[in-house]
Amino acid sequence: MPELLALDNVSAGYGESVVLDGVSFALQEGDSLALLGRNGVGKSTLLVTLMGLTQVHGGTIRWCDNNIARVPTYRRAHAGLGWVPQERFMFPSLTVEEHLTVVARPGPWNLARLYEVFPRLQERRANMGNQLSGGEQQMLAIARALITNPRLLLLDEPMEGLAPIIVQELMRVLQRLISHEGLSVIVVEQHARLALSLTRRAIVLDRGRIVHASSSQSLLDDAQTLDRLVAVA
Ligand SMILES: Nc1ncnc2c1ncn2[C@@H]1O[C@H](COP(=O)(O)OP(=O)(O)OP(=O)(O)O)[C@@H](O)[C@H]1O
Repeated sequence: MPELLALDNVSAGYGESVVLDGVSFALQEGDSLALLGRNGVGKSTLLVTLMGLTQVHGGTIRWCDNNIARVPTYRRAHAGLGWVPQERFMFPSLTVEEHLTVVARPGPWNLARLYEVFPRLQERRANMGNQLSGGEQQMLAIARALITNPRLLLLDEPMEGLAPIIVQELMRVLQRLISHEGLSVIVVEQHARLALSLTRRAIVLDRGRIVHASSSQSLLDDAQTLDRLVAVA
């Protein structure tokens, strides 16, 4: 299968400071990757680097065989990179439905299909962005990325700050998207076991470098290594 995304020796950061140091990995269409590591090791920086929001100091980022290391963010989004940022960024003056319709692009993900996956969003379709619970905001953030019909979805800490029952609900949805719908994803998550149970492969970062790469299942099965690498609470 052709590679969707391939990073080769990527170094990137903010201005002169280098956060990612020689990062290389590849992802095929339909594949799913957990991106793990302790706080501050560069996980979010890797996602924003894929979106073109950092300074790339070296290396190549190939997307569908084109080097996009210098391509602006809006063109990456048009080329099929969908990003769900940690901050969610809801607009208080837009309804749920408007959040979705203003960014919709043609493809298999449309309003009807998203409402079927996220019935809560259909119930809240007329609510404003600031009238939603944290879980509803996260669902809307994911739906808003999906309705752009991305080829790869980047999820930055989707479970952060959510009540356990909402985490369960979101896990069921993500499981469906990844396992049954074959969505390609990279999931950054502090709750390492949740991310590993969703994905096929895993990489662990430490101080901007990849220190572990394996199947998600083998890391799940090796509690000692997992705890050493990510210090799971
Ligand atoms: N906008 C920014 N400008 C300058 N430095 C930043 C910026 N964002 C992050 N950093 C720095 O980059 C390093 C990596 O941060 P990053 O947020 O990528 O880590 P992370 O692994 O996602 O951690 P967390 O789980 O805490 O979000 C940290 O030292 C952080 O202070």
